[in-house]
Amino acid sequence: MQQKSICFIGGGNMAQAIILGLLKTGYPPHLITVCDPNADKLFYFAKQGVQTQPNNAVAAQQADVVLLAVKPQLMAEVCQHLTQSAVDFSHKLVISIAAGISLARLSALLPSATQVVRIMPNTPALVSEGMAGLYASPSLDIELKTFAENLLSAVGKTCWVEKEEHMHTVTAASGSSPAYFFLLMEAMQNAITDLGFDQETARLLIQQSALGAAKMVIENPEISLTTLRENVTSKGGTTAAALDIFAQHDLSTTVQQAIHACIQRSQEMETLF
Ligand SMILES: NC(=O)C1=CN([C@@H]2O[C@H](COP(=O)(O)OP(=O)(O)OC[C@H]3O[C@@H](n4cnc5c(N)ncnc54)[C@H](O)[C@@H]3O)[C@@H](O)[C@H]2O)C=CC1
Ligand SMILES: O=C(O)[C@@H]1CCC=N1
Repeated sequence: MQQKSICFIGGGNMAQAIILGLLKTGYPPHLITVCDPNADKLFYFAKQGVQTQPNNAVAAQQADVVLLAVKPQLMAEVCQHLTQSAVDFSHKLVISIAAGISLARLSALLPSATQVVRIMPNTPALVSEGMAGLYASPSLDIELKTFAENLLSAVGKTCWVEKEEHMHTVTAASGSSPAYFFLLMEAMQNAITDLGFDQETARLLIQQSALGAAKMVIENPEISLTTLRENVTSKGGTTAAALDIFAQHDLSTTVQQAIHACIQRSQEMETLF
């Protein structure tokens, strides 16, 4: 993979997952700079061998790639400071991982930026099992498009979306969804420990079953999710008893409503920040 100097503006949960995932692939730490007002975070990253810089503009000016990893609520303030500091983005790749911040908004906030990619990653990038949706305007330089794709492919799977509006759905399907799975596993762990199992054993039973189920899905693309579920559900057996409860509480509709709420919040954020 081509190696460029990358400046992460924001060293929080998502940036950390990407950076540590990249380091595991052998990406040179000296090519990564993290900017964050939190000194403890900079100290942590320095211990990982990457460069740190409290001043966003200084780091951004020196980097080939600027990856914006601050909360959407702060994006305008952060970008305005970069612009006011006369950072010239005209020969840089700008990547934003922020939910709900459109390309048009980014271009307005960074007028000198012409090569901008939106990426919706997720935190499993930390264990090289991330899923990232990417969107860029058709005018994006192919070399930079390839770099952005390779960067996230180093820490998981990637897919490009044709329309920017699809990034809302990507956010619901993969950006936020690790939390859906954690919630289900959390509820299962609580139920199992309530039955007298210790946390560690309950977690082992649940995490391995979740991993196994995911690998069954990945390694059997020709088998539908419905069939995979039915193959566990012996007629009149234990699984059917559990699935009946899920059906009584209309889990499918609840999941659909949760995904729609995620999309609506992403759309709302696009009007707010
Ligand atoms: N957490 C996740 O699973 C995902 C997050 N994202 C997006 O990533 C972005 C960051 O989210 P998280 O990492 O979860 O948030 P976070 O709160 O963990 O990290 C944000 C970081 O930005 C830093 N920061 C605040 N002001 C700053 C400034 N002026 N300059 C530089 N850094 C500054 C904070 O100190 C913090 O470390 C958001 O836009 C979010 O939408 C996207 C996909 C998944
Ligand atoms: O919850 C959020 O807004 C961010 C974006 C996707 C996952 N976390």
